[in-house]
Amino acid sequence: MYVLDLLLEEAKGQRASLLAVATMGGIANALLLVGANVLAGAPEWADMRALFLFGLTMATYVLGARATYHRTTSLVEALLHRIRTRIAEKIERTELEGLERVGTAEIFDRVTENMSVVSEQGWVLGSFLQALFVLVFGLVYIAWISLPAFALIALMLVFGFFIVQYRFDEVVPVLRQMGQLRLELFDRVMDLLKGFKEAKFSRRRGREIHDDIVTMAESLRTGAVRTAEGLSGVLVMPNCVLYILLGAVIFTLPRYSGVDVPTMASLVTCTAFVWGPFTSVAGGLNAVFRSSVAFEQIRALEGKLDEAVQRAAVQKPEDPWNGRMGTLSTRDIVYEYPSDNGDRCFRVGPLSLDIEPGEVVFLVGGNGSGKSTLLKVLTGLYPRSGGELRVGGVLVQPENVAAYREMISAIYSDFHLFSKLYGMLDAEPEAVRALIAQMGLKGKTSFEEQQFTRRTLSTGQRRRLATIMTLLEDRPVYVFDEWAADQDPEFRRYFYEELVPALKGRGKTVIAVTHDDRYFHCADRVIKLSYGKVQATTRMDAP
Ligand SMILES: Nc1ncnc2c1ncn2[C@@H]1O[C@H](COP(=O)(O)OP(=O)(O)OP(=O)(O)O)[C@@H](O)[C@H]1O
Repeated sequence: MYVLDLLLEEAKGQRASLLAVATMGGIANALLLVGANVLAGAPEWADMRALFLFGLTMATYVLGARATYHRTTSLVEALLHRIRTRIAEKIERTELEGLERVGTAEIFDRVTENMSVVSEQGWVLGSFLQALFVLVFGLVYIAWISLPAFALIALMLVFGFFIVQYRFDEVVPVLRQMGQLRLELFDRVMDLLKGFKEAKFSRRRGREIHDDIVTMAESLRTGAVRTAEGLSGVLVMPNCVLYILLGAVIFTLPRYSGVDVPTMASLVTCTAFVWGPFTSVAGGLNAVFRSSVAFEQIRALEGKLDEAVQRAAVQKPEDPWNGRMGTLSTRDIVYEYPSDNGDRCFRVGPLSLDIEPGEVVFLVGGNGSGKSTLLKVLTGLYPRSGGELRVGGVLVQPENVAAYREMISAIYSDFHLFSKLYGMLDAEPEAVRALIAQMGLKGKTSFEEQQFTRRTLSTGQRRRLATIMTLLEDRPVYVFDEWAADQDPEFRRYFYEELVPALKGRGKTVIAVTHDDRYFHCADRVIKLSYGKVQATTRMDAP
């Protein structure tokens, strides 16, 4: 049972105390059983002292059982907390290419759905563990009363174990399959939400997305029913075992093993007594199965992230530039998207160019010519598959790529506007407000308590808001991917004729992807890409 192994492995330092409280609960329960049996056979012993001992044992049981539930829940939650933190750290240490390969759906589903499955089952696992110990000590007592009865019960339990194993093999693949289905459902729901407007213009499209969602929801429903069916066998098993045991104890033991009537009565009571924890163990198996699969999938995600982190692993981070930008040179630089099925993917390069500090370079070319891809390679987001990228003669490599990126402020076409000024939480509010006015956003948003009061602006306005962050960062290199594409004529002009020259005037390097041929004269150089290669380079300052 994967989840129990994992729990005990994670419990390490607390394993002994967890087992101690579970044992305490189990022994106290067995002692209650013994006491009840003995006192039922000898009512003259049922005095105040016996009552006191009975109460004391009961209190011990309550304490042991409660401590077991509490510790198990704490352990499960601590384990989940560690996993969440670990996943967040791994994501942070991964590079873009690795993260794109894992995909958003899997990370989102495992961190939310799978974690809540385990969290909800936490206390059931506690009850499962407690019942397991009660069962063990109850059986020890039965063995003490009658070995044949114990053998019979043990036989039934072994039989029950095989049923559970069989159900486990049956149910677990369905649970795994449901985990995969949820990822597909996530993608379809994203289609529904992100493509909401597009779907409004085509009832057929809307219907087809809806049909796909219904099909997946139906598969999830069927899977849930199949799982419940499989587990219902486990849930009714304790009753069947109880009746078989009672039948066997009543009909076979007196006849074949010479057990006397009082012992028979004790055995019947004991059998009924172990039935309670047995039912809890069987009921808890549901939690064990579900949590095991949930953990297995979380571990699979962690495995994928580990691989991605491994590829991005750096032994000793270095910063050879100390924030000072030199000439950016590429020699036969190549990047090819990783392929899932062996098919050749899009490739940029081989490409060689030198960009001087303070130079303004525009990257132009048709759709899909590789401009954005090249930007990601030039900014160290994608690892190059070949060639060299140097800054001031120093090779950019995994050890120093983080320091290299710290010299760049970028606004990609699919930029994200953070809810807070992360990375610049100490920014001067007055400076931010001045930039808000400079970007024509006064009255649209304001800056209070380290965040913009409104971010639900138009795409062009949001891009201007993102620009404020880059200006605050004040780094040597500015990268803009189609910044002006969604700006009005006034801000388009502002970008090319004021912002870019102002940055150049401050010695900043500007690399911008653009389609605005009207403003090509604002660059020092225009590089035209075609099929991932440089087709033409035009120096705008050439006579
Ligand atoms: N994550 C990815 N995996 C595989 N191929 C990709 C990926 N992203 C982009 N591509 C492919 O790389 C090629 C270049 O894309 P890129 O976005 O760099 O072009 P672009 O010149 O910026 O285009 P546009 O002007 O339309 O923005 C395209 O053919 C695209 O299909």
